[in-house]
Amino acid sequence: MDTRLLVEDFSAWYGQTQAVKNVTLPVYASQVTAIIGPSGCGKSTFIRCLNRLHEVIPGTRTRGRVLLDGQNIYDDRVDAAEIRRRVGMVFQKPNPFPTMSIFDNVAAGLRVHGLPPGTTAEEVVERCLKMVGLWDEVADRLRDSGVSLSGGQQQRLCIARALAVEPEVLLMDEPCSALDPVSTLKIEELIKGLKEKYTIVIVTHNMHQAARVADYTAFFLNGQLIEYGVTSDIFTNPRDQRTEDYITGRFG
Ligand SMILES: Nc1ncnc2c1ncn2[C@@H]1O[C@H](COP(=O)(O)OP(=O)(O)OP(=O)(O)O)[C@@H](O)[C@H]1O
Repeated sequence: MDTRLLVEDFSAWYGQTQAVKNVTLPVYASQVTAIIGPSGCGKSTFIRCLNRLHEVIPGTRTRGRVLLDGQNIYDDRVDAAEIRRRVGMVFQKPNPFPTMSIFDNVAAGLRVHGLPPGTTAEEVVERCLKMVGLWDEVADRLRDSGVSLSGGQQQRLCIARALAVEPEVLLMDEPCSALDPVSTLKIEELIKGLKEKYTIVIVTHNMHQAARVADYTAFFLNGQLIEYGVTSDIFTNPRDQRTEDYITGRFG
């Protein structure tokens, strides 16, 4: 299996607080990798390091390497904006640009990164809205505000926005935690469909969700990677007592 991202001995800090501790982890191409663990264990910090978003917070620092297709994204010569195009992100709370229409929300990144050669913004917007299963619901009101949609639709809009700039990797930080069960199921089905084309890393509080959508699962505790493996192994046959205690609900 191809390794899309390889995290090597990676640590991250907020001031003196070390939130990620010496993590080494592969992320395989066209697979879904879930990051699980109790609140405060460093899940969000970790995935924000995978597209250099951690460093936008003042006072933070990192150490270690993250190889994207073999290239260290933390090399001095690397353009962080280009990394954030190649490694897109979807957040916990749907965050469409509030003053923009549905169309402009999806097209927003194209203004920064440019249109793929030989395409129009209309084509890209339609293709991405179809990919997230939103086209039929919004085709006749593309000029309406993005925030006029339901929460679940807004989250799919944000995924379409991330896909418009043709990323290789999609990071999802608890993408369903603000959604109802039906919208959650739609996003989970979407994730399963998208993984053919994209590599997905999802942070989730919900172990059932990890079991449903992820091929690989990484369990974090206190900033450390405790255990990583094929999802079914992590849930049915964990090697570490702490993983077992967490997945059986003894803490967290
Ligand atoms: N902006 C920040 N400034 C200072 N410390 C922070 C900041 N964000 C997170 N931390 C600290 O870093 C550690 C890891 O937090 P992080 O948000 O990555 O954990 P998490 O596993 O994603 O938690 P949750 O599941 O509650 O979102 C915690 O100790 C947290 O208090």
